[in-house]
Amino acid sequence: MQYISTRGSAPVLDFRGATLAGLATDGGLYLPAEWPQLSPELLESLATASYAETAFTVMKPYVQGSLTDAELKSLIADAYGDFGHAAVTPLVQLDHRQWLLELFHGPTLAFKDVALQFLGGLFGHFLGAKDRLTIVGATSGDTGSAAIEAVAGRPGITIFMLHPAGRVSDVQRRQMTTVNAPNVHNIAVDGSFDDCQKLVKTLFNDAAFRTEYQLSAVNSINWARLLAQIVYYVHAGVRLGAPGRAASWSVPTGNFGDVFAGYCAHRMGLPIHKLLVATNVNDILARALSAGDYSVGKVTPTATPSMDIQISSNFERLLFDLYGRDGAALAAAMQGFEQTGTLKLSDAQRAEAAKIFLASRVNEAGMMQALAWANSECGQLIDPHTGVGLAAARARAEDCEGPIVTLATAHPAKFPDAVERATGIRPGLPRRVGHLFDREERYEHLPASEAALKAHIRARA
Ligand SMILES: Cc1ncc(COP(=O)(O)O)c(C=O)c1O
Ligand SMILES: N[C@@H](CCOP(=O)(O)O)C(=O)O
Repeated sequence: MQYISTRGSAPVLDFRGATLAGLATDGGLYLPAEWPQLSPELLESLATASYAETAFTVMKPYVQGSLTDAELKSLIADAYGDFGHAAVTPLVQLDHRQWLLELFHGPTLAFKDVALQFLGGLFGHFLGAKDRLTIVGATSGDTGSAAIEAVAGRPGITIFMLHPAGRVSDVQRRQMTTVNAPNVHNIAVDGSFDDCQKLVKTLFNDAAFRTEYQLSAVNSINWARLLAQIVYYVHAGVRLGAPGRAASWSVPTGNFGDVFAGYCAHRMGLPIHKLLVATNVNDILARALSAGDYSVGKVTPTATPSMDIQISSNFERLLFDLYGRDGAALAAAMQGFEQTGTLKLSDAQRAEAAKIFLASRVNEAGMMQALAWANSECGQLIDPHTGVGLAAARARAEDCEGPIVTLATAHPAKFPDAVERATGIRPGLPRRVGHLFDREERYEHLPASEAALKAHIRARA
């Protein structure tokens, strides 16, 4: 399989190259040159498959030329062998139409583990004994801990993880900052998640710095992250009746990675009726898909901090298709967006996206009502991000066909204050997370400055 950049001028790479590169050298994101197809017969054959078997079937065509079957199977077994639920990503039925897909049974209690447990293994596999990699990542709370968990102590890798100071939950911050491994460096940045993400991209776009430090990415700009996330759509979709029946999916969205993985599953032939893009009040994606207005506003802090994002990096991957896979045209559009903070979708592009995407903006009251409903009517405690997805799923049920699956992206105990406000119940952390609040924290504070970040990395990498 070959991987091409959304901006058309970076070298075409194989899976290994795309994984280690993270961001393309022209500033674009890597995508497979074509979509491998899941035929109805192949989907039927997955009806009784384990999660690992589905993962192998979905991933195999994407890694060809870079991993043998035995290597892929072993990486999958290592990634998912230690999840807290035997089904890895279990489905839970809420009522006659609404379902939850629980993605938070990994080590850091968020859906990010599904991809990052796999990506950590890939880095270990692809790095030679003498290679070294400097991972620079940005997190609004969950990617950071999942990435740190996946690479802490791995030889040849140093990780620098940037989070917006004071804008992640205490549990999220402690899951990152109490990891005591010499290759882990946490940085609290004065600014928003968007500032952190922009800093990361700036470093990648400095060719000399990128080469000198062998930069790589754990954010969902890295294609391998999305590849691992396609698997749970296919695995759950088959359990809900594919290929004979299409489901709809409500996805709480920030960086557009999780829902883009659903789009990939759709492009591969999984029957999907609608992908519902559920945002909080930071609603650039809802505005873009509903009104064609992709324009950056000010970030408002909410009780769903992981989705307090304005510039959604993976939206560029969808734009690539909406621009007819014309990398030069998209590069020009993205340059304009970077300068003005605004990009308008044409009516034709909006209509094309609307064939599969719906969008819904959920405010704090709507999210809290969804948490209360899930608890009182279904006996389920859900986290606020999942609450945004569920609120959207219930509000737009009439626009969706088939079962509606909300992706449950985090364990409620990561956000105990909001859950308690909505339900009166304070969820406790599962025992396997350990005594987070007894451990010492280690992190440094930096301004949102490229020079300060580079100096910080130079002194430690
Ligand atoms: C708990 C949770 N839900 C939803 C999201 C949004 O996912 P994405 O950025 O892939 O759209 C995030 C962050 O990515 C998250 O941490
Ligand atoms: N919500 C995310 C933001 C980063 O998203 P990613 O999917 O690009 O890693 C987080 O929890 O950090």
